[in-house]
Amino acid sequence: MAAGVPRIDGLESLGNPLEDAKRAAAYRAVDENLKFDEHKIVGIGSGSTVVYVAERIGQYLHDSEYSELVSKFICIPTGFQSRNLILDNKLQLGSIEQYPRIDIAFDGADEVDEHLQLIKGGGACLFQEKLVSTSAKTFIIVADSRKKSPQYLGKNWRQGVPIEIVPSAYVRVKDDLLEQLHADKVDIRQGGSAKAGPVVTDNSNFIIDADFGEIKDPRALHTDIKLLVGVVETGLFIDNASKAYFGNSDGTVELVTK
Ligand SMILES: O=C[C@H](O)[C@H](O)[C@H](O)COP(=O)(O)O
Repeated sequence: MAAGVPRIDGLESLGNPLEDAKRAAAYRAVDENLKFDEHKIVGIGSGSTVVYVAERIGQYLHDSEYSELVSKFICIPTGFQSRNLILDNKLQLGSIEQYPRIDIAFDGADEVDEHLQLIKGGGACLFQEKLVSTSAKTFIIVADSRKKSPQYLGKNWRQGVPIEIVPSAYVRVKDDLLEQLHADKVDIRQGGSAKAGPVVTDNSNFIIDADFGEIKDPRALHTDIKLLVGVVETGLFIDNASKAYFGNSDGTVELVTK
């Protein structure tokens, strides 16, 4: 390990077991997958786990051995929060329009099954996340171990599949999800105490959370939802991730590969 980059095995606890787990997964994922002389365009996802991915890459920026290469990395965000993570860690920001081919992308997930199919969008960032992750040659998931599904998607993540929709279509999509696709429950995501009315995404759309119980065939469900008029994208990420790092609070990490 280069001087200036903290060793993973010597890290002090953050005083919060869940944060320790997220950091362990993210740091391991960066250390084992980011190839400094090969990867130039790096996707940075959204959520609370990927914060530690940006932090780790930022640590390499301050190390003399890697500094020059890392300062040339172009980081592609998946939304407003992600953009700020890139800037806060003094990394170089680029856009997907400028760099539509990404070498490697890192992101969190809400649930991951054994085939590395994912539910994402718990933080309402799914459309840009899917744009970035499907534009990446390699897509790596970082998560704490709660995100690992015992079998089918929908088992641990009970909030429903996040679906980004065009606002004017919300009644129609809601009806179609219930009547045509037999969702058990469909909610327009609300801002809660932070905002009266629905959550508005970084793309000025709404999010629907549609509960289908345990999802035995995520690809088929994704396709069916995607065909509804008004749907922009679903939070089912199919055959996209190649590795998932699941962190535990003791600093150990489980790696699942395809
Ligand atoms: O919309 C949000 C994203 O899909 C996040 O990557 C996902 O919700 C996981 O977030 P976290 O790392 O905070 O659990």
